Amino acid sequence: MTPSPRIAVLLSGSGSNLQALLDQHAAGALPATFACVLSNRADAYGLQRAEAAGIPTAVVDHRQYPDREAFDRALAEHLEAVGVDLVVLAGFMRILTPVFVERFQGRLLNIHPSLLPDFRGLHTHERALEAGVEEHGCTVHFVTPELDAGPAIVQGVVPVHPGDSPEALAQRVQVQEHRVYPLAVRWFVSGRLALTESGVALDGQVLEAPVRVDAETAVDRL
Ligand SMILES: Nc1nc2c(c(=O)[nH]1)N[C@@H](CN(C=O)c1ccc(C(=O)N[C@@H](CCC(=O)O)C(=O)O)cc1)CN2
Ligand SMILES: NCC(=O)N[C@@H]1O[C@H](COP(=O)([O-])[O-])[C@@H](O)[C@H]1O
Repeated sequence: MTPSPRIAVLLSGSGSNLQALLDQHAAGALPATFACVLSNRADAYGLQRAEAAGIPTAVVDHRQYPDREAFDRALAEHLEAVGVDLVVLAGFMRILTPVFVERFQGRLLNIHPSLLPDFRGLHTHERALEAGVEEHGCTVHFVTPELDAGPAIVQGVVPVHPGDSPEALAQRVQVQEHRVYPLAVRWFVSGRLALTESGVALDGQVLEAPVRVDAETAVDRL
């Protein structure tokens, strides 16, 4: 019997995206095993969510290392020791070095709170409002050494409402994050999603553009 794919989640904060993955797994909609949850911050609430779900956790504090390379080596060594098939960045707030990314490229995902390539980096909701865009959202992408520039897999699209605050917009985007991240992870652990030399392939077809979903899309059927 083929062993269940093993997922590691890296996070730095609340872990609501981890919780969305755990909820899908509990509902039997995510055929994988959560091998560990790692954080660079001991106070990350996501660690408590993992512990409540019985998932092994560890803290690798970036401040305890002389440089990024040493920190990333410690992360990689932990992941290699645990043995993982997929690394999921879920609000992991450290830029990873090229050596780390190349070691896991093709099985390293991130969710970014904008419709990439728009608004790479931080403070995306404020910037989207300042730019006056009519739609915004989130993107799940394969991670590459260049920040927030990896091949996009799926995007969750939301309308921007007149008078939106960054907080209101962030909340609307996160509802879609919690739908598209489990979708992308399910595709990967089911063997439907891969990063190829030609780009992102879903069910053997290279995507011309990321799959776009919105609040009305029945993602459980995709
Ligand atoms: N090599 C890559 N590393 C990471 C990527 C990526 O695409 N390539 N995605 C990010 C996630 N991310 C946005 O989605 C992001 C995370 C962190 C930062 C950042 O500026 N971090 C600062 C520290 C900030 C802090 O500690 O609060 C830093 O690392 O110096 C930007 C974007 C994950 N890594
Ligand atoms: N640039 C990375 C970044 O900003 N990622 C964002 O961090 C949040 C983590 O929330 P969570 O801890 O509740 O999952 C998410 O909104 C994710 O898009």
